[in-house]
Amino acid sequence: MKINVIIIDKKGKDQLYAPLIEHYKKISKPFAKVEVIELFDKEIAKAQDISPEAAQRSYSKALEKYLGSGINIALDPASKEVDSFEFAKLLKDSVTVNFYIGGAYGFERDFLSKCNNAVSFGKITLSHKLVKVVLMEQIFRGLTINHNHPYHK
Ligand SMILES: C[S@@+](CC[C@H](N)C(=O)[O-])C[C@H]1O[C@@H](n2cnc3c(N)ncnc32)[C@H](O)[C@@H]1O
Repeated sequence: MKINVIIIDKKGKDQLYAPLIEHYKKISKPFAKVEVIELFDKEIAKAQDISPEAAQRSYSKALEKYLGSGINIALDPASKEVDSFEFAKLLKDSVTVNFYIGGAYGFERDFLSKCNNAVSFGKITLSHKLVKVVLMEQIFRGLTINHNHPYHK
């Protein structure tokens, strides 16, 4: 199984979160190959200086090329809240799952409508970097639930 975490963020390993990301990638390996894909370019930087709408459009443009294969799930605070067991079900029976984390201005409605699903980790707004860490832990938790591994107990 392949799981892609696709995020609007500058490339590069930050000291704070990178060790945790690597940790969850490593412990998930027996169940799935988890890859993090960071997307950021001059167009996004410029659009963020213009308006929230322009920023969202630039995120959609960068992210849409990944929608073609697999199941696509956006992380969106305003969408349906799921518990870890519901989240685990999203990973079941799929060869490829793509998760999307937006930039500072969130997603366009149009991008959300092109995804198979959109889920929330609660009503609070988390930074995209923190969402990435929480998502990595929930992916590992979900995989252990689906494989009846004791971690999730
Ligand atoms: C700084 S937040 C964007 C905030 C923006 N106002 C919005 O409503 O989406 C950046 C990204 O982190 C993710 N995110 C933040 N909080 C979240 C939550 N509680 N549940 C799910 N995703 C969240 C989303 O992918 C969001 O696009």
